[in-house]
Amino acid sequence: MDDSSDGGATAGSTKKKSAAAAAKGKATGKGKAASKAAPKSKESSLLKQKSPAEFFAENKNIAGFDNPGKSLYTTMRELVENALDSAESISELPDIEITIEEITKSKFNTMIGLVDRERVDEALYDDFESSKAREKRLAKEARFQETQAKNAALGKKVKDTPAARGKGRGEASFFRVTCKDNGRGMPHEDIPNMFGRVLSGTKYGLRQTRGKFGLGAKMALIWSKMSTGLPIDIKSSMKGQDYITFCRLDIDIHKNVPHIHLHEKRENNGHWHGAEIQVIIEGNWTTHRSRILHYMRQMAVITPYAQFLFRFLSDAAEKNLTIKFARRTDVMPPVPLLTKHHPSAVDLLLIKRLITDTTKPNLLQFLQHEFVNISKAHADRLIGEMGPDFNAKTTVNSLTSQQLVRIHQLFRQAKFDDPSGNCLSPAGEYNLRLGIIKELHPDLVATHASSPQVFEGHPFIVEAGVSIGGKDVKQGLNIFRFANRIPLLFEQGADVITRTALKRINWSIYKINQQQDKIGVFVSIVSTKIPFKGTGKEYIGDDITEIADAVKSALKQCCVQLKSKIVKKLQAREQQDRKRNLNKYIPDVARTIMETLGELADESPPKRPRFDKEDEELLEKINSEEVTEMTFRDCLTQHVEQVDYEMALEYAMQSGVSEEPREAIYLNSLEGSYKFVDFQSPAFVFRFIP
Ligand SMILES: Nc1ncnc2c1ncn2[C@@H]1O[C@H](COP(=O)(O)OP(=O)(O)OP(=O)(O)O)[C@@H](O)[C@H]1O
Repeated sequence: MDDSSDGGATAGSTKKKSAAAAAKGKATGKGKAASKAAPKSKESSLLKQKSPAEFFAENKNIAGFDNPGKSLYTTMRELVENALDSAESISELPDIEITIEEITKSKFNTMIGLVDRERVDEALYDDFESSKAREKRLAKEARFQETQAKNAALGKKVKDTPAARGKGRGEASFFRVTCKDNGRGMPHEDIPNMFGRVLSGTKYGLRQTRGKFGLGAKMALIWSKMSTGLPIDIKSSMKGQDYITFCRLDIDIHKNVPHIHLHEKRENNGHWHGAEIQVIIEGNWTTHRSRILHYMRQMAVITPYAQFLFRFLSDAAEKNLTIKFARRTDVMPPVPLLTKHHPSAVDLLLIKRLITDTTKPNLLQFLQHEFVNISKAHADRLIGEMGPDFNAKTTVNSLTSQQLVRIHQLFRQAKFDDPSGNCLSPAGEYNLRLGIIKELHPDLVATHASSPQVFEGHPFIVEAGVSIGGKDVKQGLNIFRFANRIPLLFEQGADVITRTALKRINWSIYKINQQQDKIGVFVSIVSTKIPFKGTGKEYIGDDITEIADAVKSALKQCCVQLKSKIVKKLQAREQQDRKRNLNKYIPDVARTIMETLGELADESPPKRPRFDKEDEELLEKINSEEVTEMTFRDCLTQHVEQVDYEMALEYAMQSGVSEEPREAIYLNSLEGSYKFVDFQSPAFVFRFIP
């Protein structure tokens, strides 16, 4: 249709065009002359529409599908996040299996019924290598291997062999990505739209969820359609259903509707509930392997109550990988609650939509029940303030556009209490701390959870953790970002958390060396609306003062806690150093005293006593060897001990008994087995066996 209107500027579109030209003429006041202008009328025929599916297919980078490697990563994370949302929505401890299976080109060709074909004209291909270039490359590889062998023999680090790269795009790699969960499952009838219609989902309400846009799963399908042409497979059953839905579909990009290949019910003998989604896409494991594994590791940190089984399967056995991220706790954060809009956060359109959807007939009830923080008395006062055209009994459907503007204006200017934030479900300091200890094994860790705060009428909570030292932690800042309990791995530089940690915290005043210490910075933000930049959910911009301030304050709180621990450690070390230094000088000092006193004792006794009685006695004892160099050594050692003990005592008195060393301990359960209970701390584990 678009094409025909492009080319055929005559019959069918003439009416439309002249109407448009007339409208334009009216608007600009140029009348007839303008409507005659040929180029303008041609311009209007260029008008086209695009379906949301087409738009996202053409701009897939804004949804995190920039290239094959990133698309593999994003597909996997979209499926995992849906799986977690689903299990948590029914308060089920998530049990999630993710498999990425590499499919060789010939296997892929067999799958789609394409016969493999040998290359005939080699020089036609982008990765063609002349014999001279091949010789050069092989020589280089041999040299590299020689160096590696030498390094290995010397016990030095051995690098991976660099992958031989063609100069062009090279051969595509295909992967089957499967994600299986034990969640809510999906209603049979809704599945085609959930996966085959862009911008459709169940998470548009005002609730803290990982998903929000109704886009992720569809983008995986669009990418599969673009790169392999294959449909998506969905298997799902809801709790108590005696059947499992099997659905295979792809998407009609132009119409933005599902194109169903199979949609049927099969028996559910095992009472299974959950979903299993499978999609075959082009990807790049080599470039995005570490990102995928990082994502899984960080997801395990922020979701210690979930169990993840991650598998990478390939025909090359040495590439195969199975990682189990075991459940570390059975304590799940509370299910986030659906909340209502805050009056300060609604616009005109939203007010109109709420009026269309409401079951409340009059203005008073509408205000009282469709918004948070408007009580009956408050609603009455607001209506009074709106003017004589409004009263409590005004039916909402009769409100004119002007009246809606009045309501909107009042909402913007009136004072409302902030939303309470009890609809949110933060990870919890316990889970955050547990995750940090489990992953980094730090020497010190401090955590802090902010009280709920507000940004544009949406409540948010910031939780932060700062750790010092640990395993596999590089020197400097190691930043871990989470939003609605999703790890954020890309666009680190522009993110509010990174910028705050790098620019707004003066680490040195907390006795933390930003360059040399191994610092772990963890920040998790939850909200009913995370202001992500873009639909790829990769970072939160640094332009929202409320969030930037809350992140800074939470990190500072952690630093304050750490400072007191660091100062204590430093004092203890200084004390040890002082004692060691004093002890080091004892032999020299004892010898010198002994020599001096020995010389005095050797002198013939003077006629008049030079010393008092005590000193004379000492000299006598030196002469009789009752006091020796060893005596001085012993006395000095005892004195150093005594001074050290007194100082330690004084310090303990000053800091008070409550400041005595304390360690946080954690209660963990062992997955699947409840025969005993572990109390864990970084220093020890107590196991209770009933
Ligand atoms: N594993 C699953 N279990 C249950 N429901 C699912 C699952 N995967 C997807 N869904 C349903 O399909 C809908 C669409 O998913 P999709 O990933 O496209 O968007 P979303 O998760 O709502 O938002 P976003 O684009 O921000 O991820 C979801 O809202 C959810 O209702």
